[in-house]
Amino acid sequence: MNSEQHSTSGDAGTTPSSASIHVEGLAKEYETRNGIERVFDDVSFTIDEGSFVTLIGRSGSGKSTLLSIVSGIEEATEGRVRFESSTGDDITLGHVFQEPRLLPWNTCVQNIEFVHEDNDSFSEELAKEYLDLVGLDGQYDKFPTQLSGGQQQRVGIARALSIDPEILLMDEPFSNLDEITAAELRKELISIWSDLGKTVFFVTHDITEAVELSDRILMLGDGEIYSDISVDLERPRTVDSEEFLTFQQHAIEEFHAIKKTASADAY
Ligand SMILES: Nc1ncnc2c1ncn2[C@@H]1O[C@H](COP(=O)(O)OP(=O)(O)OP(=O)(O)O)[C@@H](O)[C@H]1O
Repeated sequence: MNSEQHSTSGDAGTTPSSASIHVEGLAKEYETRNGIERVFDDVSFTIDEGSFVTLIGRSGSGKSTLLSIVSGIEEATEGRVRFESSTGDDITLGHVFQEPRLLPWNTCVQNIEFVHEDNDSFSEELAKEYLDLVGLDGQYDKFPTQLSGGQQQRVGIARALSIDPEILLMDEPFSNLDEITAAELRKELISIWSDLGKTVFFVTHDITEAVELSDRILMLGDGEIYSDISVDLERPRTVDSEEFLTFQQHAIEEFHAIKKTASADAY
């Protein structure tokens, strides 16, 4: 795995490459002043190549911790994460965070070029193509302070895609945006995902967002994945259609089902 591998494609996003994720028996403990805190005990799931899977759970259930372990930023206490790709090459992971984490002294283009500093074949033109892909054509030379929150997050997505990752890891990327901007970005993300065929593993606490975006929703709580539901709704999805609202109600009931378990006192 190499999260800083560079794109060798000639055009933005034209390489159809993705990978599957295999999470096997993960447990995570932190040492705190009050002793050992066990965030989760036994988390296992597989995410198919090219699919869009969302992880939801209450605040503190361990969503970001799990994503950090998948990305290799944090180590698991037990268990392991494997990736498999039909291309058989090293796997590249792209990250999109809650905050876009742009360098304020760099323009949009320079923020993308920055992650390709050691790659002579990555050009300014290619950086612009990735900005075009996320709807930022003509904004190339603006600095982050000259962009709206939604535009900054678009640069973050363009930067993640520019390394041509097989897997895109997204940690609540739209939670700081106003709802209209977030809705626009969700639609664009689905369009990009359909075009590029990347595997997306997306963290949110928003059930509507999860139903709109995902093929599958994993629910994390009480130290494990307590529900794994397939979202059998046709795309494109309309969030106020009857079938969407019916499915969303089903997902909400499933989400709250954890309350009925004996050991759910902590939530
Ligand atoms: N570095 C750390 N040291 C100690 N405890 C930690 C650390 N990182 C996370 N935790 C604890 O692990 C638990 C899960 O945190 P995490 O941020 O993964 O939850 P989350 O589901 O993403 O929450 P939120 O939705 O609020 O972002 C929390 O109780 C948190 O305090």
